Amino acid sequence: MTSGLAVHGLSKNFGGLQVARNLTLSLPNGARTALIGPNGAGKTTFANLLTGVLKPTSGTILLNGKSVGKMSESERVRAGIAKTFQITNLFRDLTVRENIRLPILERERRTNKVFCHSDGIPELECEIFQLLEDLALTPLADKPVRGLAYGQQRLVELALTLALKPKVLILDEPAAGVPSTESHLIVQAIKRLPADLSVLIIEHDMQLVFEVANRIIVLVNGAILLDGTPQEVISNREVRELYLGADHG
Ligand SMILES: Nc1ncnc2c1ncn2[C@@H]1O[C@H](COP(=O)(O)OP(=O)(O)OP(=O)(O)O)[C@@H](O)[C@H]1O
Repeated sequence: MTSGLAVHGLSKNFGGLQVARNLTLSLPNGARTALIGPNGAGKTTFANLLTGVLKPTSGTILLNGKSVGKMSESERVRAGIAKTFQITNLFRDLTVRENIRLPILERERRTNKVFCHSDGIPELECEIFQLLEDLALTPLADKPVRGLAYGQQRLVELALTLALKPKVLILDEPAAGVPSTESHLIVQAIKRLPADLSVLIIEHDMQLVFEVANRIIVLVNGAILLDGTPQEVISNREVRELYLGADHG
């Protein structure tokens, strides 16, 4: 049995347009994999196939050896495949701590406690404390989300997703919109993610990719052009010409 996510022969057509072409790859536990490629290469489509937003035309997806093909989006989240929340899903008037509490209560099916402080559930408060610590959000814990810098809000998104205790975490453009002065917050947070988590990072910011990924998959026209180490990607002429530009490497 393969530990982590295993994708075999995954294809997706939109009418006559083939957006995922016979993709076969594995995302083992502990992997830090970046998925890169030009606009329209099919990266978001691939993420949507993993999370169940889209159904594949053909192919299989196994999580720890078990097919997730028939699972709904929410069943896949419960099974351990999670994509980062979007900032638009944060409750802007609630504090960081209150925002993080919500998915934990949801996960524990204790949403009847949403309007109480869960001081009565010490193990959950402990978990919130730990997430705040892991993401360096403790100093902001009791501030409303609306007052935070954009990069900090993206960390809260990440905390909410981690609260679901995923086995596979999909980060869809974690640095998008984050000013360069705050992007180090995202890099540090990714570096501090649990070691056994399989992380798939879809990102255009190549500096971030090279800082956090130990494997890079290059997708072009829905197919894998190259699946290798950052060094292999930098030194591949076709990748450089297609995507990175001649000045890299
Ligand atoms: N629901 C849809 N119906 C039809 N075509 C779609 C649909 N979703 C995506 N596409 C097409 O599939 C192709 C791949 O899109 P996708 O968003 O997956 O690419 P991407 O690599 O994530 O691009 P970007 O980097 O710009 O976000 C594009 O040509 C897009 O227009």
